[in-house]
Amino acid sequence: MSLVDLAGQLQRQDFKDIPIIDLSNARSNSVDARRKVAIEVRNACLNAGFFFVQNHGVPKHVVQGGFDAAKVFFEQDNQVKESVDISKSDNFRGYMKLLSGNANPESKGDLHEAFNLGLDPSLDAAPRGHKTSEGLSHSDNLWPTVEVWKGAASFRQAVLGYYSAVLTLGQSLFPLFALALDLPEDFFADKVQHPAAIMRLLHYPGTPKDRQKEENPGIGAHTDYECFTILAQGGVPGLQVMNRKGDWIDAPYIPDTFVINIGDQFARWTNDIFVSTPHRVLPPTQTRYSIPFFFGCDHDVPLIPPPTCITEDRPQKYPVVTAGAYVHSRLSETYTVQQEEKVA
Ligand SMILES: O=C(O)CCC(=O)C(=O)O
Ligand SMILES: [Fe+2]
Repeated sequence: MSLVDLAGQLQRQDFKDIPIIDLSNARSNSVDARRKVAIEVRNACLNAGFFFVQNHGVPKHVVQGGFDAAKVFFEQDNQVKESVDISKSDNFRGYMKLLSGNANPESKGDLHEAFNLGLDPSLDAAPRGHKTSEGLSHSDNLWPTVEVWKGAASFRQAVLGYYSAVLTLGQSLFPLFALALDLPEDFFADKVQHPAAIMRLLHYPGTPKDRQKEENPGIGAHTDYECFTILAQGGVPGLQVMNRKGDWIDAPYIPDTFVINIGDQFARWTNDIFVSTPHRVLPPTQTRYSIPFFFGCDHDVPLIPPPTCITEDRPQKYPVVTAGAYVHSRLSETYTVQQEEKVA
């Protein structure tokens, strides 16, 4: 069956749970073994748009280091947090306080605080420079200094250690996505050298049930903007995924796994063969940490659907834009909504 026909079939089927995919064989020398993993990835990307990965190669202590760093950062007083406030960045980097974001524009503030960073110049062997006409581009991150916080250096080291390991995991998934799309395994290799990967440390304070309000979700229903998201849940579950009936399915906490979900950039790039599925987090009753890593391709890559994603019956749906311009416009929409709400 052709990829497009299979997509038609799987996109009509509902899902009740999220598949778990073992990535051990993604690193196998046997192409048949790699293909088997890619078939599981393909079924997940065409159906739920979500899957867990286990045996992903990111060491446990690196993940723990990321969560420990998040916990100590969010425990700091406002002076430390404000020293890296997002208002000091022209590129969505830095600290966002509680209720300052709305993943769903209908909400009145999401009940989480965040620290955002992008590909740090110190991790990029050949940085492509700062803002370009493509819109979103690379820039320095906002790091607290040791003058304001004596833990600043170890925070930075742990966060970058996590970022770098998850970046490598993200790059290693592209050959699987390529096989899943019936493309040569190296199809994406030259398109993910300087990825537009934004990572966020998220802290959802515990909120007793009787104080929860619908207009303040943990993170409101939304889809992600980039190719895919690699999410670590720090022990307390909370993520929910919408199935086709409109029911919310729990994405449980499964130790030593990441949740991967397709974002809008990949859906657009693949002519909606891959599905980008709405998800949310309700306010948890216990303190919750999570670390989403949004993996986009290089900013200057035009999102031209690969030939396997187009047929006579399924012509190209969207005009071609570059990846950077696309993500920048989506981020700007979200941020404009917030600014208008502040003024109102
Ligand atoms: O915290 C989570 O589990 C999900 C976060 C999320 O969906 C996002 O940041 O886009
Ligand atoms: Fe998300």
